[in-house]
Amino acid sequence: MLVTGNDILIPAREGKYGVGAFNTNNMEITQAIIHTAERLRSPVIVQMSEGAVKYGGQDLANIVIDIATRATVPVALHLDHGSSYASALNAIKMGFTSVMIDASHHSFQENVHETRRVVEAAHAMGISVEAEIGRLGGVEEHVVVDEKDAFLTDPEEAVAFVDQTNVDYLAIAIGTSHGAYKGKGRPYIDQARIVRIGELLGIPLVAHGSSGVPAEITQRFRDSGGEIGEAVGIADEDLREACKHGIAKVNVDTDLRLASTVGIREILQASPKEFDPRKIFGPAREVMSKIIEHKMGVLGSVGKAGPAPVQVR
Ligand SMILES: O=C(CO)COP(=O)(O)O
Ligand SMILES: O=C[C@H](O)COP(=O)(O)O
Ligand SMILES: [Zn+2]
Ligand SMILES: [Zn+2]
Repeated sequence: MLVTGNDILIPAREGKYGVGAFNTNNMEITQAIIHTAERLRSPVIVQMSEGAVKYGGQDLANIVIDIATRATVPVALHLDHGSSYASALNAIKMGFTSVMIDASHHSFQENVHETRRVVEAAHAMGISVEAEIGRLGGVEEHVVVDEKDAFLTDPEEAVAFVDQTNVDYLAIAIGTSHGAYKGKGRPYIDQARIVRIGELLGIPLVAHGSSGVPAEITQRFRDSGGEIGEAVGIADEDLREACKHGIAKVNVDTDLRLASTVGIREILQASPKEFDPRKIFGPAREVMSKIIEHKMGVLGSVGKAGPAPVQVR
């Protein structure tokens, strides 16, 4: 069923588990996300970036909405990193049930101003809103506290931001970063900061940049002819811990990009005569499904959608 972000994230926050928010760009990615959620009885968020809106537009949004509507687990369609009021409202017009307004690179006051405008309009239409405060980007473990404070989310500022905007869920900078290169060794996650913000704020918190970049996948990427450097993601244990203290929405894009490319590379390499698209995109969908299944296990969302309804006809 298609629901709002709040419908999924408020129970997650209360139940101390995380829900994966996976980026989609085509039918196979969307199927991998929602069909895996259905199989594991997990709520899930499917998100489209502005790039995905440009690439797939209403066609892609309709694929998500259709599969979500027929699913028996809660699914939300979310705009990832909306950059303006117009972009957020356009997504709502397209049928999105959750939107992000990301004005985190502006001043605090401007971020408040932009977020508030979106919240007012979205709430009038029953749609929930995510905003962001702080600067995303990896942190080295040895960096002194003062330096961390410069870009990681300040707990007091987060409280003031939520008070002034009435936003539904908040993305915080805690050490995660976008992409396949999140640092050297195990990326440092500021768990104490999550705990503090989680104590001060009752709303669901959002972790961007949460791909795990599993070594098995990067190795298969290399083995099938791909080129990738010292790719590192967020450790499962760090995400599990974060979800106990308020992180309820966990954003994952890079892992599905890697998984789909690995699936395609392996089949093209193993079967040079193959040109049936179903035999090429199908295996990619399988590799993505395994990654999604693993992530849902780590976050603790498996089974949280309740038992499957009994089919009567
Ligand atoms: O935060 C993300 C989308 O908003 C995706 O993060 P990853 O690059 O770690 O997958
Ligand atoms: O956080 C950003 C997501 O990974 C989406 O990336 P994109 O804008 O290339 O679609
Ligand atoms: Zn951002
Ligand atoms: Zn992001």
